[in-house]
Amino acid sequence: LPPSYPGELPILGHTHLISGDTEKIWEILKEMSEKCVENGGVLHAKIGTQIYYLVTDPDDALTVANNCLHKHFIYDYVRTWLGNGLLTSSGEFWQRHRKLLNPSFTVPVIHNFLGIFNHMAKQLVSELEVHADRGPFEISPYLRVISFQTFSRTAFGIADDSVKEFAEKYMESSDQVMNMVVYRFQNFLLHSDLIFKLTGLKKKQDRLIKILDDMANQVIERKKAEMKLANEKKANEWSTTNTRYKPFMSLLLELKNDDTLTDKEIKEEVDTFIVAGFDTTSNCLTCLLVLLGTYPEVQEKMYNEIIEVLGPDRDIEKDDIKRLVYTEAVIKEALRVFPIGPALLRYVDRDIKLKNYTMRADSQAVILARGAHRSPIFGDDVETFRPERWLDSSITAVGNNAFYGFSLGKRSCIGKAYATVSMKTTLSHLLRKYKLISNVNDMRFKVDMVLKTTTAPVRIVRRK
Ligand code: HEM
Repeated sequence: LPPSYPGELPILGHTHLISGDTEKIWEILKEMSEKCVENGGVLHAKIGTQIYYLVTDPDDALTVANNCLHKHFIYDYVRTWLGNGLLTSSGEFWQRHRKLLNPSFTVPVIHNFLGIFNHMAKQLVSELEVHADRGPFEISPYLRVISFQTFSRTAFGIADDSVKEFAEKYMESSDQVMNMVVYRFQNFLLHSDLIFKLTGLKKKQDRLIKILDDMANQVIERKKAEMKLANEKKANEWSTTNTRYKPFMSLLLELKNDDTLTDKEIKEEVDTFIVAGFDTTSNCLTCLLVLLGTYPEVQEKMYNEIIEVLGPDRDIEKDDIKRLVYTEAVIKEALRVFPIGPALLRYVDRDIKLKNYTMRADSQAVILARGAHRSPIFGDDVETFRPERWLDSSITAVGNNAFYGFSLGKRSCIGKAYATVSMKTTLSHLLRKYKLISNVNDMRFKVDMVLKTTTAPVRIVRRK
């Protein structure tokens, strides 16, 4: 075994270290990342009888990402909701679905959403107007709602006023489920299905999941009815921009015509996209904006690039995306500093050799993204937010293999292009309109499966 993480107790192992609320998880993940890097990149911890390999060494992390394709049991806690969607499934089932879904996430497909991305970004800019030239405010709730509404449109093709109400109900219930998942993991006794049931928490979770299921099923029924009426044009055309696009759900329903996915599978995949996509994107943007407000020289450089590529007020088009090179480096650097998926949990189903250790079968592996991102290969300024590092080919040559912002290997993020294009669009509109002022030290976090800000104040000032 690699060295033990400090603080191991007889019988309990390290269980006591993870208990508490979900804000504490971020603190412990930071500490674990630091200790792991200091100790050469691999440590072990024990939660109950289970061994956890904590990995930050870039080579070993890649070995885990490429070889451990089964998820940790925490994902079973949401199986009644997300079923065998991409995030939760494993083995051949996952492999088949990933292959089927990959074509729906390619850059050309995502480009079809640009009309929506531009429209939603402009809506955000106008919603933020009330805070312009005033005091600090929490920007995250605005980003969350916009991100969710964007998802409703791109995933379901719903663009009417019902989205806002739908968004609020769905976000509230999914937030609570995610919080319960982490809370359950933190409280070792609740790992037992029986105790989870006896405490009444299962009932609460089932109630929340039923709300989410009912909503998703209603949407599917509506979509199917639209398609049945051969009203494809109405279903797939978004009236405000006249942009033709197919929402994910239509793409999946079309797959179904070839008898490839059942209704239940479609529901689980669409729920999975929403859960995996909207909070990650909005929290990534929140962190990025606070970082920009803290580092004005980075903000100015990015602003200048956007003006150079797009001019003062033009919408972003597909050829612009790849020209926003510095903006892309900023997104990557923000994710390096604040990895939204801070702990990637995998089940080790067989003995797997790392550089200096062998992970035993039937154990768990955790890639600590924050630690991998502070690996010495990034140089001696790992604590500094410096997007320029991603423009330096000597760093990117090795750095890309240590960058877990979207994970690496076969189970890396399927939505990376979606997230990148949508964030570039939002940023291009926002930065041309407002200057941001903030301090990264004012941010507070929790980890409800993904890293979320609990406090992220910014000030916005209208650009003249
Ligand atoms: C900034 C935004 C995003 C970040 C930082 C992010 C990050 C990640 C990470 C780190 C993973 C690996 C999770 C693990 O191994 O446990 C992942 C997986 C995944 N992401 Fe994303 N993601 C983002 C946006 C999206 C979007 C927009 C979508 C959907 C449209 C999406 C869908 C997924 C799915 C379905 C998986 C599971 C893939 C599989 O196991 O085959 N993500 N994402």
